Amino acid sequence: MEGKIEIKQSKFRRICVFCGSSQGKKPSYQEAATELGKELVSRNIDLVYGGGSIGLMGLVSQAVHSGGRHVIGVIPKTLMPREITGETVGEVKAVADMHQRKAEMARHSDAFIALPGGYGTLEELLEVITWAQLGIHDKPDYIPAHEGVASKTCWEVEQLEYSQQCDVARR
Ligand SMILES: C/C(=C\CNc1ncnc2c1ncn2[C@@H]1O[C@H](COP(=O)(O)O)[C@@H](O)[C@H]1O)CO
Repeated sequence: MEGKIEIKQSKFRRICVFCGSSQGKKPSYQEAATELGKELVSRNIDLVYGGGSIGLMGLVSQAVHSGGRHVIGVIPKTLMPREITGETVGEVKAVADMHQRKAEMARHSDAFIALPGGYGTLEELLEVITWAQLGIHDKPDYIPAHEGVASKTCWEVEQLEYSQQCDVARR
């Protein structure tokens, strides 16, 4: 119907996104970060992330915040000078250390998505996968393909809702 806005519904209320604290080597990574943020907005999903204003983290959080969804950034006090160099958006939760950061990010989220990143992203992702293996949580986690990630992100998020294949912890 003309003038009617389509709202895609999701079973997830809040998704934690792990991604790089740098912009990455390919422009497609930055495009994917912004596109994922917009996709979350279109599905009325709030964001949980590492709280920084830099790199892909900053781009995802800006896209979600600009789209009017809630953003929770969880960051250790000691990392603030390093990972917050500009404006943060949404709610910033200061925590004592990295362990508390990861626990809080997991506690506030219904699912996890990892975009391109470095060792930190990999560490965060592997931790939630291993927690799932151990039965500490049963929240799905998913890694969109790195190549072509920008064009595929919409489809990938949709798959996350329907397909167990996308739950890497159970592959
Ligand atoms: C220090 C501890 C564990 C090992 N390291 C990390 N654990 C969790 N998160 C981390 C770790 N190192 C960096 N990070 C964060 O990941 C984000 C992305 O970093 P990337 O390297 O650019 O991918 C960033 O916010 C880092 O702070 C104790 O448990």
